[in-house]
Parts: sequence; C-alpha cells; structure tokens
Amino acid sequence: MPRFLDGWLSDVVKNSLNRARVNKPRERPIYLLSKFIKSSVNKNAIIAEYKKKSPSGLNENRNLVEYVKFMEESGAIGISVLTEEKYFGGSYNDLETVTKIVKLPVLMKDFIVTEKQIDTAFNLGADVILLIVKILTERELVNLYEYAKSLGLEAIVEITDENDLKIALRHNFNIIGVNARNLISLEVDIQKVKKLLELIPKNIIKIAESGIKSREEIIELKKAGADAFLIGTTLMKDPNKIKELI
Ligand SMILES: O=P(O)(O)OC[C@@H](O)[C@@H](O)c1c[nH]c2ccccc12
Repeated sequence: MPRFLDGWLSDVVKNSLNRARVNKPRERPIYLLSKFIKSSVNKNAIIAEYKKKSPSGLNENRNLVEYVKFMEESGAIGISVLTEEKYFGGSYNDLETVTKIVKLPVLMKDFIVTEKQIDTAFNLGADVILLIVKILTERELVNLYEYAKSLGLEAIVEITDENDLKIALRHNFNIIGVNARNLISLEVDIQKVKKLLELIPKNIIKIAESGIKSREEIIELKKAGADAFLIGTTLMKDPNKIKELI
C-alpha cells in the first residue's frame, strides 16, 4: 500500500490505485531522456510540460498539438504530459496524442502507485515515468523503478526534502528530480532545490522541477548542479517564453 498523505494527495493516490490499465500495442521506439539531456550541450535542457490545471491554481486550456509542436521546434529536449484527471485535468488521450507526434522523450506525469499505470505508460508510447518518493514506501519505490526498467522505460525519482533524498540515495537511481513545490503546502522554494541539488552526486542526472520563471533562475540552478529543467506553468501561460529560457 502506498503512503496516503493528507488532503488532496490521499485522494489522488486512491484514484491512482483504481485506474484501469490501457491495453494496446506500443507503436513507438523508446527515446531515452538521459541521452537527450546528456547531448544537450549548447542550450538549457528544458522539458516542457502540458498541464491544463493544478492545485496551485493554474487554469489554461490551450491547444495540445500546437503547444507540443511549438516546444519541439523551439528546442525542448522532452515533453511532459499530465495524465492525472481530477486535479490536473489530464488524460491518457492527451499522452497518446503527444507520443504520436513528437520525436522526443515523453514523460507520463502522474502519481504512479501500480504496475498497471506503468504498463499504460509503455503501451501509450511514453518513455519516462515519474516516481514520487513521498507517496511510496521504499520497497514500492524500488519495485516500481525496477519494473519500469524491465520494460525499457526510464524513471525520474522525485524528491522534495532531505528525507526523500536520503531514501533516494540508498539505491542506484540514475535520474533524480528535485521538486521545488512542497506537495502538501504547495509552496515553491528554489533555494531549497539548490541546497538539495548540491547534495546529489555528480554521476546522477539531476532535474530541477517546478516554479521556474526566468533565465536567471535556470543559471542559478545550473550552478547548483541541475542538468535539466521541468517547466509547466510558465510555458502554459506564455509558450513564447521558451525562447528566452532555452
Ligand atoms: O508548473 P510548474 O511549477 O513549472 O511545475 C512543473 C512540474 O514540476 C510540476 O507539474 C510537478 C512536479 N512534480 C509533480 C508531481 C505531480 C504533479 C505535478 C508535478
């Protein structure tokens, strides 16, 4: 059983446990996020996220196909698609639409607590999944990570504080995401992210997540060790911003 935290998170976890597997044959090769990040040398490695709404108050209903095509043309190295329905307005349909049109790593952004969800990510053509340390027991985290790997998918292990980091560093995870947003208070703290990034060994790929608004912040996060940047809200509100962030 995953960890049921307070409020909306416990509801999200409950819904995730009940989500049915989507069965269909995968129609797409796997694009490795780790490779795309490593080969992004002359620009900032940005993963552009499509997210209509969020508990932190976002509400932007823009055209999915136009958005992801624009991000790919503008040099994003990956696309993240929310598939959680109730709190983020996402869907498996959105994910499938995206994997059919882009030649970039696609992250299925959801609250993964079962292997069924990982099967669905694979079947719909996603390349990367997110595993949130806060909502899983350590055993589940490791099992789900290994399961994703066994299918050839990559996983971003998401941490939000030092306790999560301690757990993550006990295993051989190759990609760690540091979330600036506290999932319970919803507050964003970029300084916290910098501190956590500095504690992660060099050989691990590090992604700074959430709350990124400016090029200055990206430069600061890079100095602290970030290899890539996951940006949703800022790009959903103004897609053209990618030009100055990249
Ligand atoms: O919209 P922002 O602040 O740029 O954040 C993007 C991404 O980091 C955020 O959507 C996120 C990070 N971890 C999550 C876990 C679940 C849902 C959403 C998220």
